[in-house]
Amino acid sequence: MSTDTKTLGEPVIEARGLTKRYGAAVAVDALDLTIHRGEVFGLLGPNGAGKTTTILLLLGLTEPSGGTVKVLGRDPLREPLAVKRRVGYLPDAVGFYDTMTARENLAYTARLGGIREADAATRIDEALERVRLPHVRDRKVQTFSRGMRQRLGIAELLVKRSEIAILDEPTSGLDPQSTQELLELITRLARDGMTIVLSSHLLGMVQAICSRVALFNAGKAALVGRVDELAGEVLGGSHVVEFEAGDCDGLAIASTVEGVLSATPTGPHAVRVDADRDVRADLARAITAAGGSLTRLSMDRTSLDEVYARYFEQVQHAA
Ligand SMILES: Nc1ncnc2c1ncn2[C@@H]1O[C@H](COP(=O)(O)OP(=O)(O)OP(=O)(O)O)[C@@H](O)[C@H]1O
Repeated sequence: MSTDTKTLGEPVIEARGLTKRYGAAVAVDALDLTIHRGEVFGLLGPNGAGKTTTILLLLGLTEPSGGTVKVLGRDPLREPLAVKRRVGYLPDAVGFYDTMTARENLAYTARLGGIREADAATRIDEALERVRLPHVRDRKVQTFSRGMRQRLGIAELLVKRSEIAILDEPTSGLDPQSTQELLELITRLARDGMTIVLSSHLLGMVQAICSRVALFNAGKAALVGRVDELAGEVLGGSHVVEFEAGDCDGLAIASTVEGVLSATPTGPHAVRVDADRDVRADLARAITAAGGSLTRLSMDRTSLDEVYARYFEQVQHAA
């Protein structure tokens, strides 16, 4: 895949030939994956593709059957404490002590993490402020909604100052507003330098916040890269441009522009163009040079939904 790795931060997660077998079944199959500091990285794929098992391997919660994994340069199975101290995990249902308050739960996390009490108090207040739960800091967690629990889970990562956050289906069961709030929070964490790895089936959400994704199929990361790169690989062209132009043969002009893979009429003066780059400026120039009058020019972002659906169609046809 052609992501320019020079623009990415240092590698913080490196899996090489990582394999997990359950009896004869292979859950993760010789996985090679590198995730860099500051990325929001999405793990996608159908049920049973190996995402959760990969997460468990990254966290040292299950033993690999083969291969290696390094998280922040360490082996999570051999050095679990060193890794846990710097890596936070948010499962789809975060476990808290229900009869303890939000603040008590976070204080407990802080104690486990060896954070001094005076520092902990400040960090807890800041974290609760950040996830917008300061008003319920002294309420028992059993009274919290699912969205509030997820936000408290994020507060826990902030208290621990996790360098990497691994989130398994973080928005499952959340209403649209809570989902939006959580996504904004995750985006802000990434902006502040936290590396985020998340698994999700919500492709629109993944596309909105992830810098790169891995599309899992049968235990392998079948495709890895930015969504536009995956689109290039799976759909042929990664950019879809639509334009309307009068006083010229838009279809013929579009076909002369470098990077245009196909041009299809979609109306009397409207043309849809599939291209392997953003051809809008060149298209506009070519139309104007031919004496045409451009009345509309827009680019659709390729949807991850489309890439995902087409990829698995191709896999099925090949089988
Ligand atoms: N503890 C286990 N014992 C036996 N098989 C397991 C175990 N855990 C996972 N598997 C199998 O490993 C494969 C990968 O499962 P995994 O949970 O990693 O997939 P996933 O991509 O996370 O799926 P989902 O989207 O449903 O969460 C599946 O075939 C699953 O049945």
